[in-house]
Amino acid sequence: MTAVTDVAAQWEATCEVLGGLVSKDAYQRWFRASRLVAVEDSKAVVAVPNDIHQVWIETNYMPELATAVAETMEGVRGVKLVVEDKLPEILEPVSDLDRAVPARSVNVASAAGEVPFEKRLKTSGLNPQFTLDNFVVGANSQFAHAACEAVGKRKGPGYNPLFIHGGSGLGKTHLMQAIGQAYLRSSPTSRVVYLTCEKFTNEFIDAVRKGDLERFRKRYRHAELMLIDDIQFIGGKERSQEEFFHTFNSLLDGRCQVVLTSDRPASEIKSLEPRLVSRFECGLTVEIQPPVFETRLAILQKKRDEWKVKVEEGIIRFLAERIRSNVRRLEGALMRVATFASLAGERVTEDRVEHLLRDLLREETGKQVTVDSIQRAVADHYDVRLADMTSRRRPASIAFPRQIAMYLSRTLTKQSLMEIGEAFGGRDHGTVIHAVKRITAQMELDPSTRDSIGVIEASLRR
Ligand SMILES: Nc1ncnc2c1ncn2[C@@H]1O[C@H](COP(=O)(O)OP(=O)(O)OP(=O)(O)O)[C@@H](O)[C@H]1O
Repeated sequence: MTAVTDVAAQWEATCEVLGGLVSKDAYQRWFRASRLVAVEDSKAVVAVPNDIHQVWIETNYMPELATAVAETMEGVRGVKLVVEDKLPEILEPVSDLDRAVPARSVNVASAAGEVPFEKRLKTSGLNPQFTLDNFVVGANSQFAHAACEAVGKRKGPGYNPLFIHGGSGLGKTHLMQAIGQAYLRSSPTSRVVYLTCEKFTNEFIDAVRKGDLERFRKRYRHAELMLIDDIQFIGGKERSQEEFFHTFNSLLDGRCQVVLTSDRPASEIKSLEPRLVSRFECGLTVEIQPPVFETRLAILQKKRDEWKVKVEEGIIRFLAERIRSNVRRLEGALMRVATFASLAGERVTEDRVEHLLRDLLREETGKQVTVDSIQRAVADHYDVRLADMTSRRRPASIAFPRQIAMYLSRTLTKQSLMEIGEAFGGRDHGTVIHAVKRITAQMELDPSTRDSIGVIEASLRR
């Protein structure tokens, strides 16, 4: 992650453009308290005050924000929103890991006495929100949770390495971070390091480039607990695997506990050296599976209480029934519904939720909606030629359906503004933004536009 040097000036320029794209009210309400913190993977990392801002901006203003960023920040494509409290320590390097002090020689008295626990968590790369206690255990995760508890609380035999695998959004990072936190609680002076595999490989490449491998090695070879997230990303990266193999051996030789997560079993990671596969499998492997209905319900109820949001029990059950594959999606759905309820001030019905979460719900059912299928469905509905979706013709009887198709492409697919413009006869992203705004406004004013869009969406899902 690169810290932007003159962030304030850069952000001011972006906000100036943004101010021209959204209403004054919207700007004041949603963007005034945001700030640019860094650029990561060609994306602007923008901090917002809380989850509500994050969800609201993501749902309603992402195209405008992305356009303002693209116009004012060279080489930056896209935006990542991060809630202030959850900001990783991007602007504050993990300074005390740089000192090559062997883990077991840390001065216990001074370290434990002087450094607050929160600070220790941060230095280790841990997020205080992920604890063993606030992880809802179900049959899908019972074994994984028990293993993590044993490692975190240092009970039982050393499961080394502990390898946790399972699908996306099922709680692997949560459990891994919870191990780190439990470990630090039981032994506050221990050297705990959490990092993603991507960070490991990037730092390794950087160290090779700068001829500074020694420092890199010292940084990671003296941990007592090493937590590496998303290890599957090391697949196919030969030199990083070589380095990781040595790091791994030296950590295990030095009796460091290693925990790894992956979205698949070690043996299924593509282009992973056999010696690493067997190293990863030589400890304990645990799997997290998707939760069943009762567990999904319990997770939602817990999140509702934690976030102190008001969502009726019937809607919670509706979400638990409909969103089955991914806990992150469950959380996102709950947050969206709660945000809507608090801002709209009206009772949230199942129909409302169905509309509000249509993208999420569609992903759950797995039906693929493409720009092409949208263009066909819209042309069919309005009885215009498919060729008119891409033509330059402008009579309202053609321009309006075309704008509806752009609006649906924006809301129902993951295509960028540019890709959508391109698919509509090489139009630019501004035309797509204009279409989205116009149709959104029209839907507010005109029930028949809303109905037509509902009918087209239903036809796309069949
Ligand atoms: N059983 C659970 N109880 C409470 N919260 C959970 C549970 N499972 C997942 N979550 C929450 O769901 C979100 C996603 O979890 P997490 O990031 O740990 O998933 P992951 O498996 O690491 O996903 P990925 O592979 O995409 O990185 C987090 O906010 C986490 O707190």
